[in-house]
Amino acid sequence: MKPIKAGLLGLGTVGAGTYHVLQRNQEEIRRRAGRGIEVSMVAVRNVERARKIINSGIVGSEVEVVADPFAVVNNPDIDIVVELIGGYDLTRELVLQAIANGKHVVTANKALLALHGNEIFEAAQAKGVMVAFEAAVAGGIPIIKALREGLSANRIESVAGIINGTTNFILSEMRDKGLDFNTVLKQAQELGYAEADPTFDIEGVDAAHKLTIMSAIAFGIPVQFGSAHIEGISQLQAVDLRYAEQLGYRIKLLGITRRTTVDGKEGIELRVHPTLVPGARLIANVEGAMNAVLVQADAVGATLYYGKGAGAEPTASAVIADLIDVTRLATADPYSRVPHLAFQPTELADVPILPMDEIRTSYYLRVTVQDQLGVMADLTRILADAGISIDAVLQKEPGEKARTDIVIITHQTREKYVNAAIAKIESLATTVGKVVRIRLESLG
Ligand SMILES: NC(=O)c1ccc[n+]([C@@H]2O[C@H](COP(=O)([O-])OP(=O)(O)OC[C@H]3O[C@@H](n4cnc5c(N)ncnc54)[C@H](O)[C@@H]3O)[C@@H](O)[C@H]2O)c1
Ligand SMILES: N[C@@H](CCO)C(=O)O
Ligand code: NA
Repeated sequence: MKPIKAGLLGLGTVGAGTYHVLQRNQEEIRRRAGRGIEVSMVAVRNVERARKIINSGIVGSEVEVVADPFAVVNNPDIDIVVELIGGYDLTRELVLQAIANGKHVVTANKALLALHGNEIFEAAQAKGVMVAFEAAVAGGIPIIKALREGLSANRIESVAGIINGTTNFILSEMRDKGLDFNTVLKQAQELGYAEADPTFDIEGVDAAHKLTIMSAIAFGIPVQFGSAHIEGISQLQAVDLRYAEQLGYRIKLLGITRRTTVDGKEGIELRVHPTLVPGARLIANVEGAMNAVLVQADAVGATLYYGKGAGAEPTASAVIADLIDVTRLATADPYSRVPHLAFQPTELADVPILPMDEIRTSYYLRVTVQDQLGVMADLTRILADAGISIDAVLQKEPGEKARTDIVIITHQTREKYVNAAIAKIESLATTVGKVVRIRLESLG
């Protein structure tokens, strides 16, 4: 059988990784896919640089390199378009055009799918082509495959994970080596982990893109990025990382999506924020650019997926697995293929994403106070009045200007009660500045 022809849009970190792994493992890949997978065309910004990358490969030079990505998308000889450019305006046009031309698409672009996934999957379904996106979530970890196929017998209850390598790398290096935020961010950029705009990583947006996609697949709902609650790590202070450790926790940037019932109505949590996790949990010990996703499902129980969430070859691993899937399934009837969002497109549910006020979780609260008699009593009274019970307290010795930190870990409560209690605590004459609030998940 003749090789299937792929056109790459982009030959950066992921594109070059994909090109090299496809070449290195071409014989294994052919044996798995049933036919060869050949890159015959590449579109890039810098054509000369791309030619060098291609000529350094073991086969090389027959690949056509162009600057116009539409030349790939509109080329009738290309069977599969592999979108590895990033961003969601140009790529939306390119992917929709590829679909309209009857081409299958493989993409690593979580931003594109979190924002325009519903439109893209609908167009692909109507045209009978596949859009595969394993590389878009947790890089090399086959989490899309696991959620969509491996766990398809289950009612999935929750998905929680470390799904941004850059921020996990920053938190780990700051804690272990005492390096400052900007030094570690620069390293993450040099290692190819960070997004083109690293504020997407730092502010939790990239994690929210990935979580939105997993939420849709786990619960059979449309992608709803606009309803996600998003907080990143830019406001985190080193002192809270230390206090958390003293209390037996680690702080991780987690993405959490979960089925919940509030006042008898079903809803779905969709949130990304720094989170205290008990130090003994496996996920608390996921370090560097590694990712981990914990899935709770009714039949199988808890399963944990761990691996490299970013970088050239780990991401290429997922891109190529999709290329192989598409090669195998291209001849199958579209209704017998795995649905894009795991559930048949006519079967998506309209369960609402819950507002953050309704979320139930535990909290770490740090209050800086003037060290006066009765301060602790005031705090505990405010929390008790709000119906919030206390799990642990850490009180430091008074430091500068007789100020001290009181750290309180609460039992589970609703976010709106905590918001009200924080407002009261901040209005006390003895409270200095703002209360630091970090959510806590026992993930048990
Ligand atoms: N880097 C990772 O570890 C990683 C992991 C998972 C997913 N992703 C996703 O993969 C995609 C690519 O990321 P990357 O890190 O490889 O980016 P990159 O910046 O290294 O590469 C982007 C490539 O796109 C090309 N490009 C940009 N604009 C173009 C245009 N207008 N026309 C033609 N070519 C153009 C560039 O020339 C370059 O070759 C993004 O969607 C990213 O979110 C990256
Ligand atoms: N910027 C992303 C790349 C992988 O999606 C990260 O750091 O996880
Ligand atoms: Na993946």
